[in-house]
Amino acid sequence: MTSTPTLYRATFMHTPTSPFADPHALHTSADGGVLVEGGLIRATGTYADLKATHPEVAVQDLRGGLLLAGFIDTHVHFPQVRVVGGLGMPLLEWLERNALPEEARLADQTYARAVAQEFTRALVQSGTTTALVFGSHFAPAVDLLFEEASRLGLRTVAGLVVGDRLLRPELHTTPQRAYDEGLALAQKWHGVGRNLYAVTPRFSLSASEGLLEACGALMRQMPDLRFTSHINENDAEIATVRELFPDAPDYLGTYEQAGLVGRRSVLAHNVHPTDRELGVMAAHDCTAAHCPCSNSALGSGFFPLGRHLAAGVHVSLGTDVGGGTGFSMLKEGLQAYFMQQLLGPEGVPLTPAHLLYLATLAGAQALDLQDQVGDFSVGKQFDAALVKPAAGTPLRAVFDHADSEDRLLAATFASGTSADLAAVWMGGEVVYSRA
Ligand SMILES: O=c1[nH]c(=O)c2nc[nH]c2[nH]1
Ligand SMILES: [Zn+2]
Repeated sequence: MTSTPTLYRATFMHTPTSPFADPHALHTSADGGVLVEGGLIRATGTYADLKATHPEVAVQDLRGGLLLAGFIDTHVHFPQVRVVGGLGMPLLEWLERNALPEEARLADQTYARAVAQEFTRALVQSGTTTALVFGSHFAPAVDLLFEEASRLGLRTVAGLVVGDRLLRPELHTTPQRAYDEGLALAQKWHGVGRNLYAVTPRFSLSASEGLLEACGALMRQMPDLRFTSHINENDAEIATVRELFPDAPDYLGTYEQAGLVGRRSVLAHNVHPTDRELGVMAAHDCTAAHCPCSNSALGSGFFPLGRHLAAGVHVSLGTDVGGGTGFSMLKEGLQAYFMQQLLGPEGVPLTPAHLLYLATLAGAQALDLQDQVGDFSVGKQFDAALVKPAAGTPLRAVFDHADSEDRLLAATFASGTSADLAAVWMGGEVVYSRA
């Protein structure tokens, strides 16, 4: 890591607070400066002020672009890079025909390494600097994922995916094996470099009570671990879970009774929650990871964002590759906006500030990493993405003629793609630079 201080001169925007609670959450600096040293943000302000107080410091001129905090994807599947685009099927059919056959291929470590490289590169090239990743059902493949992520410096929260029924037999494990392999991986990777470990039962449909208890035992053994799974995504899935767990009050209850719902739990989807579930999620301060592209592609339904917010449930954003349609958190934000618009009076009107927050700080909060990443506050890591559309592109035309900085952010979410990113930094180091 370079410890020489650098002053980045840029138009920058970030959300140090939530726009759902604070109308002034979006901070914008038109000709701003971000002073970075040792990978950390030391000061922010206007470029002129920072240059005056630090005249000796090297300047990197990023003008002509829009510097954003690195994106935080809180739900994405490592083994599913190659099966994006399995359209036209609801969840359970999509799993059987599209996702699980591919997940079985990761038993082969040469195959798994190639997929891990494709996956980590795709995240970085999309401006994602932190990700909560559904790993593989195979421990060696999870090892490879952490290796490849470490090579790039990606902040990765991931774990062994476990299930012991209703998948393909080669993907099934046992409670004891899930515990042993999970513990070994967590001991090897949790807190090492930028990696953290997440206990990851696939979903209650594919997990016996014993398996969920083994997950709970692992969380008690290492209380600092994160927890993630799926919940309330699809009507047929929910009905099956109710049949499999007749004594649980609802879907969330299956995780709750194993001690898996807490501050560091992230549950993906939650498209069809009950009021009881929302109340419990709020009480435990856990997170619903909203995956609007996946919900649209699989026809899972409209995420009730208004009900989550009214109940006090924290919400973040996930691409859910490969149920989702790609790695872009810009596209994910736009789809979240579309779906709330289409809900009419029940929808929550989302502004570009909300989208930026959902794509950045909300994810940091979900992972309990808000002291380290998520915005450009002093003391945080310099994880950042520079949106700088190339000459001749339509977004470049908007950037060149925008009458306000807000317009840049709105246009970035409305039509920006990963190709519009010129550079990505993690911990102050450039990890991606457009050719
Ligand atoms: O969107 C989803 N993708 C998956 O891979 C999966 N597994 C269980 N439930 C799931 N939902
Ligand atoms: Zn998923």
